[in-house]
Amino acid sequence: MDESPDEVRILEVRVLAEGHGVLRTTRMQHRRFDGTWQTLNRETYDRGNGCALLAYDPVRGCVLLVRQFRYPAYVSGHAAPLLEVIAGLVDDNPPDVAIRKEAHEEAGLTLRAVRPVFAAYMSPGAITERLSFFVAEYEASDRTGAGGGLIGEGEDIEVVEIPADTAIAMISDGRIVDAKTIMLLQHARLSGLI
Ligand SMILES: Nc1nc2c(ncn2[C@@H]2O[C@H](COP(=O)(O)OP(=O)(O)O[C@H]3O[C@H](CO)[C@@H](O)[C@H](O)[C@@H]3O)[C@@H](O)[C@H]2O)c(=O)[nH]1
Ligand SMILES: [Mg+2]
Repeated sequence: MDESPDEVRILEVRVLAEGHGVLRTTRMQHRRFDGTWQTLNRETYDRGNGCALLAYDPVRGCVLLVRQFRYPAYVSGHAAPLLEVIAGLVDDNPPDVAIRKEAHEEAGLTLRAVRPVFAAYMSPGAITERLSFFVAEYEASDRTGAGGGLIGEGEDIEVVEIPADTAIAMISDGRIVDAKTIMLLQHARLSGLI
């Protein structure tokens, strides 16, 4: 449910840093549940919205994931490359168009039918990103390109196919630690897709 604009009054927005994303601080008044007004300062990091997709092969019983080095995870204690579902920023595209582009760039995958499953704010206290989640069946012959990501953007991506049962087990034993990947694998298992 969207909050009524009457609940929030923006007083001042300041850009603290403008790089790959934009870090802003906003001074605002917010009406509390009891009706009184409170003045708040809140920082937001805006990198745009994103899309993520679990590709699964029901015949071979596997899922297709990508491995890549993630510096923010590295500085937070996870040195190994992260195993993730295909994902990226939507830029100016609708999420269903953006996810097809990402699937091709990252995994060399030409997707057929793509199904939206849910959307989520992944870190709503600080990051503005709304992530749109998808699932898609694929088969070996849909891997029409090499994938690997865009070298110009510094991407270095390895494509891996993993048995679905193994991928689920890797959540429990800590080998999969990426939230969007855990969410999509658990969704697929709960829905009987994998
Ligand atoms: N120059 C520069 N390049 C960056 C920076 N951060 C990322 N990049 C490059 O920009 C690429 C963007 O690739 P995408 O596939 O579009 O995004 P992503 O990194 O996979 O992930 C983003 O989308 C996910 C889902 O939407 C998000 O979950 C994730 O947090 C992130 O925002 C990255 O792979 C990386 O090479 C940065 O600070 N500076
Ligand atoms: Mg990506």
